[in-house]
Amino acid sequence: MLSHKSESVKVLIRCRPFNQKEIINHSIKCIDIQQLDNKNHQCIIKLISPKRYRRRISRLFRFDSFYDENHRTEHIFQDFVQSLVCDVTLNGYSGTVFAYGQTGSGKSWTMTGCLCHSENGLISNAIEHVFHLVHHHQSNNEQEKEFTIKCAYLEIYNEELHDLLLPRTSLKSSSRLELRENPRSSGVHITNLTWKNIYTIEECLKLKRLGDLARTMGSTQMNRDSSRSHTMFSLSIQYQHNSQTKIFRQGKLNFVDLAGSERQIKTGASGQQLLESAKINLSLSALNKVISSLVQTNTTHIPYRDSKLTRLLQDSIGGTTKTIMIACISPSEDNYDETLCTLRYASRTKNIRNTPIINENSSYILLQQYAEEIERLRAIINSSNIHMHSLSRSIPLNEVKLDDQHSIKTIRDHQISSENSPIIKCQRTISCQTMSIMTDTVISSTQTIYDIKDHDYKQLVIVFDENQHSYQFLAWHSCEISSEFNRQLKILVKENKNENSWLGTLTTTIENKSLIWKNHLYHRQHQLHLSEHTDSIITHFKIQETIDTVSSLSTFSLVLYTSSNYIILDNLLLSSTDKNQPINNHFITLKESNGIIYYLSDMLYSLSTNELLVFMLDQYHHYHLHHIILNENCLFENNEQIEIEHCSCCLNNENKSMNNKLISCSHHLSFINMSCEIEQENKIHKTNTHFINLDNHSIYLD
Ligand SMILES: Nc1ncnc2c1ncn2[C@@H]1O[C@H](COP(=O)(O)OP(=O)(O)OP(=O)(O)O)[C@@H](O)[C@H]1O
Repeated sequence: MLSHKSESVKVLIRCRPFNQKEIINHSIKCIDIQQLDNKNHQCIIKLISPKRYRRRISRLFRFDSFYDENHRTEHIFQDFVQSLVCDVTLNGYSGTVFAYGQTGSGKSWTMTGCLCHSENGLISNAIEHVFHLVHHHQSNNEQEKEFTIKCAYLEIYNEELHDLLLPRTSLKSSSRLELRENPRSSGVHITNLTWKNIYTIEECLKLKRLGDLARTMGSTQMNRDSSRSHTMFSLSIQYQHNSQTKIFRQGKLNFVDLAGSERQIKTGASGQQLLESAKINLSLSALNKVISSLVQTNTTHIPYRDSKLTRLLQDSIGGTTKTIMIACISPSEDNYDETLCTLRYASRTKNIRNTPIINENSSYILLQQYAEEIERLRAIINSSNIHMHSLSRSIPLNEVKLDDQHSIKTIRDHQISSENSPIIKCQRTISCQTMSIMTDTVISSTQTIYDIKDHDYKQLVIVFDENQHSYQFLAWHSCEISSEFNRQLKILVKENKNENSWLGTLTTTIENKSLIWKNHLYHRQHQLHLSEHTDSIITHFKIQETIDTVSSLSTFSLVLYTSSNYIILDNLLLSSTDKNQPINNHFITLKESNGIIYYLSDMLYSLSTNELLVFMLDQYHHYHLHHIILNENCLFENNEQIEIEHCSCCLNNENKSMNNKLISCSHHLSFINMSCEIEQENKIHKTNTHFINLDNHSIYLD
């Protein structure tokens, strides 16, 4: 680490325009600019107490700059933030920009901007500039330089830290983060915080928007969209020069949008909001104490540990970070007290001196990287434990433990809980086969196969690896397991692409370790005895169609693949005129086309049609299972088109068959958009749009 000279925290004042209420009330302006020295970024502003006060006082404050309603956020960015972004991206400094001010004074407006007013916030300006700088460097023949850009987003809500880039679940506790002291720096370390690698501006903005959606907001009398938490959006830019010198730098840029200080009387807070408000004010007063202690020359103890906020900002205030404070104020006399308070706060902050350092080639950074890597690997090991656990309970067919009630239940329970979606490690999985499954009890000897009721429908998914060496796992979807299940399992078989009819039943038996293939159309039965030998493990099956060129008749065979061989069972004739279509299933495979992001997704509708089971294959060859509940909300985004490898799907609704065809699909990191045409009685009835956010396990239906 190279040490640098100390410098004071830069403090800018931003005064928002009068709001509607203030205009109606003919509010009087209490703030005025006294002197502005653009060259040295120095300004003096005057605050005048309102008439209603017995003594009218004018107070003068000196800051680095002042922005009023005539300025846009872009001006702040160009004057101050742009050079900070440059220092962080190219020189390895850490930088923090934080917005402070009373509720409704324009902090979020400054940080995040407002799409409806085409006002970009500082964060999006900074993201664009980081990418601009990186591209500029890379295109300037500096191939040896390698940049890695990551982002993270968190909030402090009621004195708890939450990861805003984690899937949103009903339980806030699942995203809770811990702060740890960093023994080698003046900052803190946040364990398990999600750092997402980002490759494009759009990707990063999308993650920011996702985080914004997850942020805790509320409506108060002072602000319709009031932030009820403090947030920190961070960008990490790692830079490596692969020449002989092997320079490594890591810059970090934080944007902190503080929740507004607020008075209960003005905001009208009660109940939960009052509690939130108390926590907000408590952490802001802890920040105030830290600032006061830092500027008092005789203080040795700085009370950083008094709140999560002060611990988080420890390195930004009095530490090794280049820091800019944007104090947001209202122009109106009505808010005079709050404005005075903010200006005093800001004025004190201006006296704080930080000692920015370049984070370069330091053993600490390397150690930190190793620590992060260890944490990542630990997470993988943990998830593989789950996988081992689940797999150890999903058993090859020849061992006839398929009907082990406990094992099936274990997998089913995992599936049903969207919060605890299992990650099933499935090396080189390339495809999936779907079948429909029925327990022995459902099909009695007197029932015909078409008597099966909708609610009896079950699905079985078999995943196998590309070399067909092993049976990966069995997954059940919305399956009620009967007690008879222990004895026998029957699997109704149907070809994926052909929804015409059931082809037959596969039955496993415990007693004689056999597999029976029964063709329902011709009442033929084949019995295959499975040996104990592992070679006989059935990896998957396929229905093979052969067309006789002379008679134009299709014949179908059932091909059972084992780990070393395959067995073709007798030809079957499939009736194409069969109108009885008991239940349809569907099978969708989505495959990313440009080779950067690797997701393979298979989706299965449940019977209730408001649930989806999504299978994803990520770049680490982890197979993810997500149980998704559809909700009423509608959100649709246009993303890049991706290749659709295979798709055909059907829904069964009151015994009427509907073909649901996927007509377009796009994919962007964690989103899948699908448009579906529903075909009924040979007519296309409506187009459905599904927006699936894979990270958040949620789906929006149009
Ligand atoms: N510079 C500005 N120009 C125009 N309108 C502004 C500006 N700043 C704020 N506003 C208006 O004030 C409203 C409140 O701003 P904002 O939500 O950013 O406040 P905040 O300080 O983040 O409040 P809270 O602490 O309650 O979250 C905005 O919805 C917007 O209408």
